[in-house]
Amino acid sequence: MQELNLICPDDWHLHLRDGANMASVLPDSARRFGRAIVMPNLKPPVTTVDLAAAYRDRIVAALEPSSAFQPLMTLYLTDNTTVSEIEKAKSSGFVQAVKYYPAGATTHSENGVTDLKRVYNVLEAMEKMDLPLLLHGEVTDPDIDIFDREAVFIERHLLPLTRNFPGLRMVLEHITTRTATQFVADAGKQIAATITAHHLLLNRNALFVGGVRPHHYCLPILKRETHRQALIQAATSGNPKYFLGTDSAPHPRQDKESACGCAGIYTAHAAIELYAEVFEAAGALDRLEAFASFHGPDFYQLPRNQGHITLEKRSWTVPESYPCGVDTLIPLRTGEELSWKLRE
Ligand SMILES: NC(=O)N[C@@H](CC(=O)O)C(=O)O
Ligand SMILES: [Zn+2]
Ligand SMILES: [Zn+2]
Repeated sequence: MQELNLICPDDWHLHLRDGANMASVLPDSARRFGRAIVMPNLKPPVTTVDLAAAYRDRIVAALEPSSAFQPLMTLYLTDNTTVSEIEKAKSSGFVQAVKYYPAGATTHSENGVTDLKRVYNVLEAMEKMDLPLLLHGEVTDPDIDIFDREAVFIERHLLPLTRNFPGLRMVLEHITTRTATQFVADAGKQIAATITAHHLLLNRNALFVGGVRPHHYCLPILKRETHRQALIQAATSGNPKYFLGTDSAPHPRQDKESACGCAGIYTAHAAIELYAEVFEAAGALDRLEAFASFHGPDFYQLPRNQGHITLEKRSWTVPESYPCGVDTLIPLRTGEELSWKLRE
């Protein structure tokens, strides 16, 4: 049987939610990953170091006692974030980054930044203190076509940001276009990007196979095949600017199967297995470990993990659904076969 032994990977973009839903989904990530950058878009959002500390305590309390999984926390940037909160974050030791959501861009982003100019003093402090900025990189302008929102964000906002804050480390999260891969490749080494498994596996046709497919709806929205090919090329290139971030985003089933369904795809149940499938198909399995386990910690200036995980080439069937608190959620590849399996 074919086996793949990897230094324990990390997930640099993860939604764990809270309460009973968090308790349901957390084991999926904790079994596969050493650490995860935990997104702060709770309701209400995690805007302060005290809120992040309390959220971290709730995550740790929900872990199996034997688990070594470490949640790395983020602060949700708002128009009202203060420089002193940034100082507190930097000295906390457990807040690793600050997350920018354009107001209204995605799930629970209503408290996001209305105009980047309003937070320039905060970005200046982050640049000085070397605290990374994570970006949901889409404009919200309703005049801009949904498929162009990432490219327009890069042009209108990210280019000026890199000019105005040349020392600020930034991660363009969940990139979806050739424009983004090219921007990141051409930028300085302070700019990196995460790539999800679902954007590597699916193009926009997956939204409409035989009818509308709400469980394939996420933001940024799936793009056309040429963009998916560019993402595969970037992820498997060996370039340390690209690393694993699942953006696994659980929503209860009825919130997805709705007249106005939520954005987000659940992949934590098979995250590293899905990436292995992509890398194998690209003939680049030997580059999976660097993408999943080395590039992220190197960018975040954290030590690489010491432990290992093993993946076996062995087919298994993804359950139709998983529990999510009192509800259920539908995972990516529901009821379908996967070819790699984590050895537990
Ligand atoms: N990616 C998504 O489609 N949804 C995320 C938010 C986000 O990362 O934009 C969520 O929190 O559900
Ligand atoms: Zn996002
Ligand atoms: Zn996300």
